[in-house]
Amino acid sequence: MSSQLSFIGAGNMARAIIQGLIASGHPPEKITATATREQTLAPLRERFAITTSLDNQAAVLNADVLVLAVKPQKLAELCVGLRDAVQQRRPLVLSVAAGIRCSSIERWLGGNIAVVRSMPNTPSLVGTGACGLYAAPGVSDAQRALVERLMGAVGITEWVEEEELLSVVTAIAGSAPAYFFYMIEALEKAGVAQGLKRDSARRLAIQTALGAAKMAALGEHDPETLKRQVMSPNGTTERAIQRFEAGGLEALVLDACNACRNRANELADQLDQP
Ligand SMILES: NC(=O)C1=CN([C@@H]2O[C@H](COP(=O)(O)OP(=O)(O)OC[C@H]3O[C@@H](n4cnc5c(N)ncnc54)[C@H](OP(=O)(O)O)[C@@H]3O)[C@@H](O)[C@H]2O)C=CC1
Ligand SMILES: O=C(O)[C@@H]1CCC=N1
Repeated sequence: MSSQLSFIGAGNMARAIIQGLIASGHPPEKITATATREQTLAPLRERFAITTSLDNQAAVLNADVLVLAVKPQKLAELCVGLRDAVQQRRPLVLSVAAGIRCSSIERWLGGNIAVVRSMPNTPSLVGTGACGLYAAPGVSDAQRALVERLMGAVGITEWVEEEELLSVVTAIAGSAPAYFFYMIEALEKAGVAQGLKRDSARRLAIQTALGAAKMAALGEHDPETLKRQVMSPNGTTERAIQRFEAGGLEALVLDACNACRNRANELADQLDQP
C-alpha cells in the first residue's frame, strides 16, 4: 500500500516530485501539500486532485513520510514549529533542502527522528530526475527502501555514505538542470545571431540536447567517444571544441561546481543554529 506523503512547501521542487509521483501511479489521495498561500495550492489541487492545506500541523499528523520542501532559510523555524506534531506522529522525514544537515533537522524536530536528506532536481517532473540520498544514523533499511521507492518513481537515485557529498550532488545534479538550460539558451542565441528564426533555433537546440542525453544514457559508448564520433578530423566540430578548450570550458565548469558546492556548505554553516 502507498505511504501517506505530506509535503511542507509546494514550490518548484515539491511540484516536480508530486507531478512525477502521480504520473508514476502514486494515488493523489495519499498526497498532501501545504504552503503559506492558498494561491500556491489551488493549481496543485485542481491539476492533481491531491489534498492541500494551509495547516502544517494537520499535514504532519497525517504523514507516514514528511517531505520538507521549503527554502533552507525557512527550515529551522518551520521545524521548531512542527516539533510537537512530529514527536506525536513520528513520520519518516525526507528533506530536499539544499545544504541543511540531518543533525540540524533532527535537533530542530526535538530529536530521535529518522531523517533522510535528498538532493533531487526538477526533471523529476518528467520522470527523469537525478537524486542524491543520505540516510542519517538511525534510519532503518526499510525506511531507506521506502525513500528509494518514492524518489525512484521520478528518476534515478544515488546514495552517498558521507553527508558532505550531497553538496557535490547539488553541484552536478540538483543545480545542474539550470546549466543545461543555460547551454540551450546560449545555442539558441548563437543560432539567432547567425540568422535562424528564434523558434527554429530553440527547437534545434532542445532536440539536440535531448538526443545527446539519450545517446549518453544508452551507455553503449562513453561521452568522450560519443564526442569523438561527431568530430571529423579537421572538420567543423573540431573547430568549435577547440574554441571551448581555448576558453577553458572544463576549468570553468569545475569552478562553477566548486562555487555551487561551497554555497551548499555555507548554507549549512550559516543556518545550523541551535
Ligand atoms: N528548485 C530546485 O531546482 C531545487 C530545490 N531544492 C530545494 O527545495 C527546497 C524548495 O525549493 P523550491 O521549491 O525551489 O522553492 P519555492 O520557493 O519554489 O517553494 C517554497 C515553498 O515553500 C512554501 N513555504 C514557505 N514557508 C512555508 C511554511 N511556513 N509552511 C508551509 N509552506 C511554506 C512556499 O509557499 P508560498 O509560496 O505559498 O509561500 C512555497 O510553496 C529548497 O530547500 C531548495 O534548496 C532542491 C533541489 C532542487
Ligand atoms: O539553487 C538552489 O539553491 C536550489 C538547490 C538546488 C537547486 N536549486
